[in-house]
Amino acid sequence: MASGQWVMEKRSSLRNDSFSRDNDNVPETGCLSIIVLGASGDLAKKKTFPALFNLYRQGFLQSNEVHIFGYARTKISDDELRNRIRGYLINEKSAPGQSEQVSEFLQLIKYVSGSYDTEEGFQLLDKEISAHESSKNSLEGSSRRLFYFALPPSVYPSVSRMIKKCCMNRSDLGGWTRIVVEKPFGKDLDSSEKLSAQIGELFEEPQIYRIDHYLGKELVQNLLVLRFANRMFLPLWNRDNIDNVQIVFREDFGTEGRGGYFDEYGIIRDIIQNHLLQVLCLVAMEKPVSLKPEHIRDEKVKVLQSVLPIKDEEVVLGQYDGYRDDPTVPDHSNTPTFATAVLRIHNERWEGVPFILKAGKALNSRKAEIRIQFKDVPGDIFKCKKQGRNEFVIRLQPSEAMYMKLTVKQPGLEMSTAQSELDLSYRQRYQGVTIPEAYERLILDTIRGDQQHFVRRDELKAAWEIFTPLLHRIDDGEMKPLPYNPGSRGPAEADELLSKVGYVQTHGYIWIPPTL
Ligand SMILES: NC(=O)C1=CN([C@@H]2O[C@H](COP(=O)(O)OP(=O)(O)OC[C@H]3O[C@@H](n4cnc5c(N)ncnc54)[C@H](OP(=O)(O)O)[C@@H]3O)[C@@H](O)[C@H]2O)C=CC1
Ligand SMILES: O=C1O[C@H](COP(=O)(O)O)[C@@H](O)[C@H](O)[C@H]1O
Repeated sequence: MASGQWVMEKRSSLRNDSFSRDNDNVPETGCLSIIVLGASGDLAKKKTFPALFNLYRQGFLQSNEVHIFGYARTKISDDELRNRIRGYLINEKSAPGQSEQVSEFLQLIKYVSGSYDTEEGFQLLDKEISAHESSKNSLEGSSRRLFYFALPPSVYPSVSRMIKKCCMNRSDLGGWTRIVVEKPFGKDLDSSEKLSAQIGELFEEPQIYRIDHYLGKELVQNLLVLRFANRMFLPLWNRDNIDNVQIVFREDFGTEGRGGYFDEYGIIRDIIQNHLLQVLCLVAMEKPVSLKPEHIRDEKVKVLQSVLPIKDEEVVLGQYDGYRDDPTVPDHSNTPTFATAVLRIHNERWEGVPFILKAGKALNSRKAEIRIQFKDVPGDIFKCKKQGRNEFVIRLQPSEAMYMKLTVKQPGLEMSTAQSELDLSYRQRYQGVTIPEAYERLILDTIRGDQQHFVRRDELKAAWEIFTPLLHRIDDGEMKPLPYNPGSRGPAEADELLSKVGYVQTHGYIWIPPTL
């Protein structure tokens, strides 16, 4: 058997082994309706429907039990919606025969048009869902209804009310109603708490899945395994050995037509307060009692609650030149498109270790990575400092990899040292394995009832508590972004801050990519 095949088979069983048992998830069998609210929008066609298709293609959604409903205001027919989606499900790289699967999948989709704040549309939606459930002879109460909010948060409260009033699963025979909500979940602590309270009055916490798609990325999910299933990391993962941690997000394109949306939020709300902070939690948290979602989320909350207030002098903001040329962005916008912020965790493990969160748009490269830099070797007899410090890098994207930069003897007759690496490049090590899209995994989790990779209400609150004071100072114009050239590294002040808090850049390290 080829190595690729072996790994493919292992992947599905591994998932069951590691997560289901500890989660007490009971497989459910009732008829499943997935309702994509905001079906005509960007997120739905680029992420939600393709993720559903991939689940269908791999057999996780069975045509004899699932039906998908698109709901939005736009008045279009079932076929018009299907045609809008089709192009996002298939491309020149798709496997032969995929076009047939796409057609079969599209036949599972029905479209219902209606507004987001009146009962009429939701009553119609309920009628369609119920008709599907009856056609499958589903016992009333055993059927499952998953509502995916691919919508602007401004309509979350009214849509939640309408679902509660018109579309709930009737009784409790093992069936359920769940909602999946996207970020941005509020703009600051108050607005987020208000939204949480509005939705919390209608749905119980186990019914609410707050999605952060970074939690669905392969290497983010690997963090827990990496940290707690490897003996060698246990004694190293602390302030005694680690000098600083960077969590970095860079994009090499600007806001590209999303300027209007982006300007209201900025890079801190768009990326740092959610995606990067979630990653920080997984890097910094203590070992959970078990893999039960609540145990993991309890530990994440403790980390967030231990973060000290961010100091203005440990923040650098930037805005790329040309950002305000977008007609939907105000001429005098103060919104940062780049930010570096140093977070300090006040606990026994991390006191004194800066966690540098850095995110920017329109930069010179596209990547997301975690870079853990170790302290200098005490009493260094090799003058290693000239070579650079040990670094453990986990590259989330592109080309998933983790590598440990370390000092070795330069091969040859001379006794000299050089920087090299222990390298786990996924593309090479796991040939033939397709890494699932984050949304694919997370939607499957919502169907399975596994909330481990979703943000709990208290977690969200703690995350907003960290950033709200800084965000308010930016909103009030008390802190200004520095200009930077698109295609650059961002403001030079950000790199200065990095070295000020302790990061030591490695010079002269050359990586020679292994050949496949
Ligand atoms: N398996 C694999 O795929 C492997 C790949 N490599 C590749 O080798 C190359 C070198 O690796 P590595 O040394 O880890 O990474 P880089 O050379 O990309 O960056 C090293 C660090 O230096 C920072 N940096 C870069 N320029 C400056 C500057 N002017 N001032 C301050 N800081 C700066 C980077 O910050 P910032 O985050 O802002 O970019 C990063 O933290 C990379 O392209 C890497 O992807 C190496 C090993 C294995
Ligand atoms: O949530 C968001 O994420 C994307 C980046 O996602 P990625 O999976 O491609 O890293 C970002 O472009 C967008 O601005 C933001 O809203």
